[in-house]
Amino acid sequence: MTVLPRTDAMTAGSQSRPVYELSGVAKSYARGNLRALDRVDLTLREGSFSSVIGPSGCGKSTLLKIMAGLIPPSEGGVYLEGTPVTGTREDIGMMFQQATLFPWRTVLENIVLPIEIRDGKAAARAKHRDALALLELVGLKGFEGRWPHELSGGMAQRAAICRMLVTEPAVLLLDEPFSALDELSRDFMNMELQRICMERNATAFLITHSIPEAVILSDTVYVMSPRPGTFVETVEIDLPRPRTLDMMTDAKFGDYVRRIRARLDKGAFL
Ligand SMILES: Nc1ncnc2c1ncn2[C@@H]1O[C@H](COP(=O)(O)OP(=O)(O)OP(=O)(O)O)[C@@H](O)[C@H]1O
Repeated sequence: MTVLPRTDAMTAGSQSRPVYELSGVAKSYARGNLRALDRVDLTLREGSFSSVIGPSGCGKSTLLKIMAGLIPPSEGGVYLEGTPVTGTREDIGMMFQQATLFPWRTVLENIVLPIEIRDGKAAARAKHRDALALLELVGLKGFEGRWPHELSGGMAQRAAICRMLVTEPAVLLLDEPFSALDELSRDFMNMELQRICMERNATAFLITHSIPEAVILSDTVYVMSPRPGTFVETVEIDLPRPRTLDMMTDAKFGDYVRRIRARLDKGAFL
């Protein structure tokens, strides 16, 4: 991943190249005879941060699983760096609500695990220096020899960020990564996530149930309606970067939150 500082002019990623593309993606589950997703078109540009927000059961996780190559779409195409996504790939990084670190491995050993699985123990050892740099990036310098049970929830999620980044993925798929944290830790980790994404010019896609979280982090927010899930509104967030928590009291921030809330009230929620 190229390290480029992102500037205000690049906030929406509008000038950068497309990294990830979905065209006409739909998903039907035979079980329950359910059309979970319908006609989803999406382009993620390099260095952009996008979020999808919608009510429970509208198809967000289904969309993310398709994007990660974990399940196939019933219709449509999914492309990363111009090549079809037909299964899991090492250039796709994922993070979930739980850090799921292995308790019998140290923090460092957890971080290099994807490399060990892919290329073996020697390759994983050769990555230790990179892993230590990642620990420094997320503010966990000195914690490499600790065990997962010695970490707080936020620290465990920081370690999970390192594990996601160690394979240098082209795109980061984030499924409510901080929703299990208390509100203060969650706000703090969101600002940390922004810093890390900006430092690495990461292309990120976040699932969230929180409108303020979507607005403060994103260049683009997609509002999803249920049954079948599809994007009913796309909101470009024109706030300067780096964003700060103080911005949440700005009138413009409030306008974005109200606009998304109104769209959800109008029919994205059942
Ligand atoms: N494997 C499956 N087989 C059948 N139906 C499924 C399957 N997975 C999901 N569904 C259905 O697809 C719809 C969308 O589910 P999905 O988990 O994608 O929603 P979501 O927006 O992520 O929900 P939440 O916000 O509650 O996590 C739901 O009606 C769900 O019951």
